[in-house]
This record gives sequence, structure tokens and C-alpha cells, in this order.
Amino acid sequence: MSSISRSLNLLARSSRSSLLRPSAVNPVHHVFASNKMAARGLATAFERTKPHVNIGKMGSHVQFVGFNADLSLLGTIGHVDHGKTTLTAAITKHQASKGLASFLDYNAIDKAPEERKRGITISSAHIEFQTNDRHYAHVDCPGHADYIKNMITGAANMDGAIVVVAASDGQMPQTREHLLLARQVGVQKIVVFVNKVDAVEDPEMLELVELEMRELLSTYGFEGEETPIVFGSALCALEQRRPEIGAEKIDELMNAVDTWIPTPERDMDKPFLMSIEEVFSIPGRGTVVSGRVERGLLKKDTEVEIVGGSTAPIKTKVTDIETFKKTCDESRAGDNSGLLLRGIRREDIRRGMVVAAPGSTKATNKFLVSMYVLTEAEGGRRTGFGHNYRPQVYLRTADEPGDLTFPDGDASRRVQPGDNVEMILETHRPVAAEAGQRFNIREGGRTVATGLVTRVMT
Ligand SMILES: Nc1nc2c(ncn2[C@@H]2O[C@H](COP(=O)(O)OP(=O)(O)OP(=O)(O)O)[C@@H](O)[C@H]2O)c(=O)[nH]1
Ligand SMILES: [Mg+2]
Repeated sequence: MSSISRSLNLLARSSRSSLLRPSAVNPVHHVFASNKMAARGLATAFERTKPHVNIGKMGSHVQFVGFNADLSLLGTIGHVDHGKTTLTAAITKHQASKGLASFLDYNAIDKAPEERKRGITISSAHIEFQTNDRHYAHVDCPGHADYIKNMITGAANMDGAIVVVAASDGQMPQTREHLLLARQVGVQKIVVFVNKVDAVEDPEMLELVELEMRELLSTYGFEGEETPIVFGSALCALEQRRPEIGAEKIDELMNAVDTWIPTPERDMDKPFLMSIEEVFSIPGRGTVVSGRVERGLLKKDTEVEIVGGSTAPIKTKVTDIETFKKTCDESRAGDNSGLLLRGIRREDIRRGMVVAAPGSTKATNKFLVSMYVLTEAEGGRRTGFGHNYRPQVYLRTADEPGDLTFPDGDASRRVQPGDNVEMILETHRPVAAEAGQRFNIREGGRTVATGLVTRVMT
């Protein structure tokens, strides 16, 4: 058995590593995990070993070959009565006329009130449509706390959202609340649909709504200046009247969504990243790091960076790769690999750092995060916590002391088990993480909260 193999065997025996992976610790019931919309997230994990598994599951959607690779998850958000459900129905109707969706009428989307009361808001999510470029799963967002919890703790990331704002009212309290919600569930890109333009006479009113929306988007950390804004009438589109503000505007909206919201990349297509679980020194050869490859592909004799621990990455080259006890020329997403690093001393490397394609990730220690705080029944704390809470943060294989504060600095505020909360997380040493990264907060052997990085702050 070669020396790298020995390291990998040790790795396999160390249950510590896999146990601490966010997905494994997460005791929260994932509604999303059983949902079709999680298909993309799950598929990336399954694809490599069972390439056919998802196709059978698609049922009536078998015609959408490559479903999982390019499925984007979208949501409609916005103030009550501004037209979210009407717009969703109008989109399915318009795309259905091109053979790109099945039409769902308003009532099929707007589920029964008792269902809402029980909080099964996710069941309204079985909306799908295609554009010329993409396949979308769509949620008519309820803005319910359970839903936010599912998005924070679940496997699926929402790729983008359409915020609907009625031209007749302009932005309203829930417009703001839902933008915050979108940020909390990790949405990075938003498209605005200014609805009900049929009910507005004065073009200056539309300009005002646009101005206000751009400002509001920037306030919530979205790209207010560049965000596409489409003016139209969902009702006209649904009733097939006045195509210049109806059907044509749905086309414009679909175009905006296709171009502004990035296509989710498959793990294999992303830049290489492996979070280090173990570090070994092999006499006569050098330092080997091992772990599970999260994304991308690495060939032998390629330059990489070791990121984490400090802000400056360590540049090195991988001179040998071993996967599943065999020396090989490459390592790819899903593999457990050992990588031999040129000219690196063992003491310079620690578990929790990542091996990444040069320039693809940075180490930071300040993040805006969303968290779901576990209840005692879910294994969490009995009592809440407040400003300056200092737990242990588990992010990928990193395990760092952290400091949690409220963005508004309110030292009197407390978070209770069962809450969704937005906080600023500062880790003692910088860690490699991007928006969308999931992590866990633990203290005294229990998981206190599970979270999602929504913005990198430094
Ligand atoms: N004039 C006009 N009315 C519209 C338009 N779009 C929607 N409406 C009307 O606005 C009302 C609310 O529309 P919904 O689609 O239910 O609004 P919603 O945002 O889903 O509302 P909630 O789910 O209750 O938050 C309905 O009476 C719609 O017919 C439009 O383009 N023009
Ligand atoms: Mg609605």
C-alpha cells in the first residue's frame, strides 16, 4: 500500500470529518429534499454514480433532457395583491402557447387557504416552464417563516427572483420585506416586474416607481442600477389583451430572466475545490492533503492555491494525485483524493483550508449570514442567544471560533430557538467561502443553528 493510500484509509476511518459536514449534521426536516425542485441540488450528488436516476423520476417531464443541469429556481415576490399569482399564471399561459409550459390557472397556483394555514406553502411550488434557453422551476412565494426556514436549511438555492410591484401603488412594506427575504434565502439576482401599468395614466408615475425600486434594491444589497425592470400588465397577458403591455412584456421579462440570472453551473464545470480534511507528511515525498473534492477537475502537475487561515493564499503545485487508493492523473468532484503538494511544509497547512484553482476563491472573515436557530426538540439550545454570541463555526471542513452580531448592532436583542435570523458572522481566522455557502453553528456538542452565507463582507 502506498503512503498516500494509508492517508486515505485513515481519512475513511475518521468519522469526524463526514459527521461535521453541514448536510450531515443538519437535523432539520427538509421539505425541499423531497421536493422536485431540490432535484438539481440532489442530482449533482447522484449524477456521478447513478446517471439515470433522475430521468425516471421526471415523469411527464422526460422530454426535458438535461433537466437537472439547467434547471433554475425562480420565485415571485412582492407586496400583497400586487399581482404575483396573476403574473405566474400569465407566464405559464404565455409559455404554454409556445409549447414551453403547461398552463396553470390562477386557482391552481393559489392553493387552498387551509393548506396555507398549515404552512405547507412549498406545495405551491410545482410550477415549471421553459424559455428558449432554460428550464425553470418556480415558486409563488408565500413569505412565510416556514418557507424561509426551508430555504435556509434545505439543499436548494434559489437562483433568482422576480419582484412584482404594482405601478398603481409603488413599493409597499412587503416589497421591502420580501427583498430582505430574498436576501435571507441567498438570492443574488433580482428582476423587477412593474405590474398593472394598464391602471396607470401618468408615465411619470412609472418613472418614479423605477427610481424608487432601483434605490430600494441597492439598499438591500442588490445591483440596483443594473437590474432589469420590465413594465407591463400580468392581467392583460393572462386575458390575452393589449399585447404591447401583455404578451410582449412577458417575452421581455423572460429575456431579462434568461440573461440577468446566471445559469447554475454543474459542480464538474466549476473551478476545482477540495476542502482539506487531513494533512500528512510523507518522508521523502512531502506533504499530502486529503479530502473530498467538492467541485471541478484537477490534473496532475497543475498549479493550485491553498486558501484559508490567512488572507494571502499559498501557491503550490499538485505533483501527485491518488484517488481510491490508486495513483491517477486527475481528481474530480465527488472523489476522495490525496494530493501531494510541492514545497509545502506540513505545519503550514491545516484542516479547513481549501485547495483551489488559482484565483477562484478568497479567504474572508466577515460575512452576512442567514441562520435558522434549532429548537430544543431538533437538538438545539433550550434558550436563545444575543449580540456577540461566540460559538464554534463549522464551514466545509473548517472549524473556527466565530462572533455573531446583529447588523444593526442592537445589543438588547435576543434570538430564540425556532427563529430565522440575519446576523453578521466574524470568524477568528479567514475561511474560504462565497455567497451560498452553508455552515453550522455548534456549541458544547450540539448544533445550535444552521446557516447560509448571503454576502461576503470584506
Ligand atoms: N388592473 C390590473 N389588475 C391586476 C393586474 N395583475 C393583477 N391584477 C389584479 O390584482 C389583484 C391581485 O392579484 P394577485 O395576482 O392575486 O396578487 P398577489 O400578489 O398574488 O396577491 P397575494 O398572493 O394575496 O399576496 C387581482 O384582483 C388581480 O386581478 C394587472 O396587470 N392590472
Ligand atoms: Mg398570490
